[in-house]
Amino acid sequence: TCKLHVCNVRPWLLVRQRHPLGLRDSARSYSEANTWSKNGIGTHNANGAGDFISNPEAIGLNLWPPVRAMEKRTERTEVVLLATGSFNPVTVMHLRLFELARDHLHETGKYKVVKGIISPVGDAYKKKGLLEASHRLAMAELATKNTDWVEVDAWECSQTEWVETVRVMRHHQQKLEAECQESPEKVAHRKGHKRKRDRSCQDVPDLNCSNRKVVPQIRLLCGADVLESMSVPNLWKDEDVLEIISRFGVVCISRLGNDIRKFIYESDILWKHKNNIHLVEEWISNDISSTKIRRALRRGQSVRYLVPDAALEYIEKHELYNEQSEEKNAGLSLEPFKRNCFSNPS
Ligand SMILES: Nc1ncnc2c1ncn2[C@@H]1O[C@H](COP(=O)(O)OP(=O)(O)OP(=O)(O)O)[C@@H](O)[C@H]1O
Ligand SMILES: O=C(O)c1ccc[n+]([C@@H]2O[C@H](COP(=O)([O-])O)[C@@H](O)[C@H]2O)c1
Repeated sequence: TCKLHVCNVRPWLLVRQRHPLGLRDSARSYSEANTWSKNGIGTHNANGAGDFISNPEAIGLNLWPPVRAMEKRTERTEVVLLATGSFNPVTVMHLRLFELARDHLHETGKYKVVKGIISPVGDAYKKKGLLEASHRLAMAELATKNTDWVEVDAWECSQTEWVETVRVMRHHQQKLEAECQESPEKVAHRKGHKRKRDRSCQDVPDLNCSNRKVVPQIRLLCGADVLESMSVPNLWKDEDVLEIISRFGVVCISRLGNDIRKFIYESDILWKHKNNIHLVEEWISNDISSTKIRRALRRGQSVRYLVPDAALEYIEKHELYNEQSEEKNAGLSLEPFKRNCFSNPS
């Protein structure tokens, strides 16, 4: 692999040039002869190992343009997966969601997942048994310390009021846009270019050095239960659901007990935008939920291997999750219900 990488030979080229001595020789024919010349691929190869196509152009193998075309065609849309939720506490299944979604998107050949974000909901969500955000955040951070692409973001849970998911998505999309809009000076510095000046010593935009980086797209990563919850009256606003699905898109992981295909069929909004919903089947079905973890902890049962070790140590150290903590917010309405019923009292 290393050899192929170093000599920049693309596997599809190798397949086209397969010859009796095998792929390694095809690769070597390019690296040693370093030629796609009119003389033919590998004809400079002293041991003759590469003399398998004498004149590629004669058989219509005009090599460089197809290489470029292939590179263009394989340019993939960069995606950032955003998972919102209580994470009360974070479980190994929450981490699995990211792996499953990334595999799925990569298999389409159209997307490249560049980052995953866990965004725990704020305390103002008022869900029964919801522990303080500081604890949920700390556990999620400990749980992600062994991954190099999933991170935890505190913006949502540090807001004093509950924030609708669509606003969390907008926030992260804007943040990505800002990150990609580096100043020309910064871009030039990064590329080692000197600043271009005109005669009056004004900065001139350098088109080769501009800030034209394509901004990655935020997608909502969720389990089937969250997508289904979008049709619960007064829980989500229709316009928010529409924006989440049509503007951003969703990657939805199957969950035992949720028939997501039927649900999409039954919802006019979801059906209309079904092309923006990636359904991912988890074949190694896994029915872990935070509710079950909390129940086991209350009962003094082990949750090892269901919760990442570092998060479990934190739970034990701080003696989290007991009968008392489960009664937090008991009797209170979930903030989205309160907000939507107030603005839409019918
Ligand atoms: N076993 C699972 N399969 C698929 N998705 C899951 C699973 N567990 C959690 N998720 C998803 O992870 C996200 C965050 O979930 P959340 O923090 O609400 O955990 P949860 O296990 O669903 O919690 P609870 O049991 O308290 O409802 C949601 O999108 C949820 O659908
Ligand atoms: O944006 C909304 O209207 C909306 C309505 C209900 C729930 N949500 C979000 O969905 C997530 C549900 O988490 P949970 O733990 O209640 O399954 C959580 O992040 C909420 O903020 C979002």
